[in-house]
Amino acid sequence: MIPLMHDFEGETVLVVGGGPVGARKARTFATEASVVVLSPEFADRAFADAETVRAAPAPEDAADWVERTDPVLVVVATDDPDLNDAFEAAAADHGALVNRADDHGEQSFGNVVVPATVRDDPVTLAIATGGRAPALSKYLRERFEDEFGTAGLMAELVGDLREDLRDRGVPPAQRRDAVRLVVRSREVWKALDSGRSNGEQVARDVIGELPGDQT
Ligand SMILES: C[C@@]1(CC(=O)O)c2cc3[nH]c(cc4nc(cc5[nH]c(cc(n2)[C@H]1CCC(=O)O)[C@@](C)(CC(=O)O)[C@@H]5CCC(=O)O)C(CC(=O)O)=C4CCC(=O)O)c(CCC(=O)O)c3CC(=O)O
Ligand SMILES: NC(=O)C1=CN([C@@H]2O[C@H](COP(=O)(O)OP(=O)(O)OC[C@H]3O[C@@H](n4cnc5c(N)ncnc54)[C@H](O)[C@@H]3O)[C@@H](O)[C@H]2O)C=CC1
Repeated sequence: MIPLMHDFEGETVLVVGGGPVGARKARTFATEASVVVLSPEFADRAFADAETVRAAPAPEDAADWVERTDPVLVVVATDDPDLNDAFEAAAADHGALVNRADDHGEQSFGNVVVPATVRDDPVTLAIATGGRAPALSKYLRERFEDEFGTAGLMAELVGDLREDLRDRGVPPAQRRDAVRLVVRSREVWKALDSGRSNGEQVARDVIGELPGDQT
C-alpha cells in the first residue's frame, strides 16, 4: 500500500458506529472535515466537534444515510459486519472512499486505511503496518512524537531558509546542500529545543561552513 495525503477541508466524513473506535476516527477527521457520527449509542469518549446523530440504521437504510449526508469518506466502525458491508457498498455507490475498522486484509480500490499520525504542523508522519500490528503503529507514533517534538519548527525554519537562499540567488545545488546540512545537523535540532531563533542562529553557522563548490 502506498500512502497519499488527502485534504478534507470543507468536506463531510460520515462515521458509522459510536464506540471507542468511532470516537477515535471522529477525532482524527474532525481536525479538518465536518464529521457526522451515526449510532444508537455513544461511548463515553470525546467526539471532538463532530455532530452526533442518534439512530440505528438497518443495512437497507445505508444508501439513504449516505445520500443524505453526502460524505467523501465513510468510516465503518460498528460491531455488526452485515451493517458494515451495507455501508461499504453504499459508500462505493456514492463515489465516496470507505474505511473499514474491522478489516485488516487486502484493500480494494477506494478502501483506505487510517495510519497512526504524528502531526506537528506543517509536518505529518503516517505510520502503518499493512494492518498486521496496529498496536505497533501506535507505539511507533508515540516514539516519534517524543523524539521529534520540534519537527514542525524545523520545517518552518528550513522553509524560510529555502526562500531566503532563493531570493539571494544562491544556485540550486548549493541551496540543496545547505538545506541538507541543516536538517541533518544535531546542533540545529538541539538548538530548536530552546526555540526557533536559537535554531535559526545555529543553522546560519552551519551553512557558513558549506564549501561554495560542493555539489
Ligand atoms: C487495518 C486498520 C483499519 C483502519 O482502522 O483503518 C485497523 C484494523 C484493526 N485494528 C484493530 C485493533 C487495534 N487497533 C488499534 C489502534 C489503531 N488502529 C489503527 C489503524 C488500523 N486498524 C488500520 C491498520 C493500520 C496499520 O496498518 O497499522 C490506528 C493506527 C489508527 C486509528 O484507528 O486511528 C490506531 C492507533 C492510533 C494511534 O494511537 O496513533 C489498537 C491499539 C489500541 O487500541 O491500543 C488495537 C488493539 C490491538 C490489536 O488488536 O492489535 C483490529 C482488531 C479488532 C478486534 O480484534 O476486534 C482491526 C481489525 C482487524 O485487524 O481485522
Ligand atoms: N480499526 C481499529 O483501530 C479497531 C477496530 N476495531 C473494530 O471496530 C469495531 C468497533 O470497535 P469498538 O468501537 O471498540 O466497538 P463497540 O462495540 O464498542 O462499538 C460499536 C458501536 O456501533 C454502534 N452500532 C450498533 N448498531 C449500529 C447501527 N445499526 N448503526 C450505527 N451504529 C451502530 C454501537 O452503538 C456502538 O456504539 C469492532 O467491531 C472491531 O471489529 C476494534 C478495535 C480497534
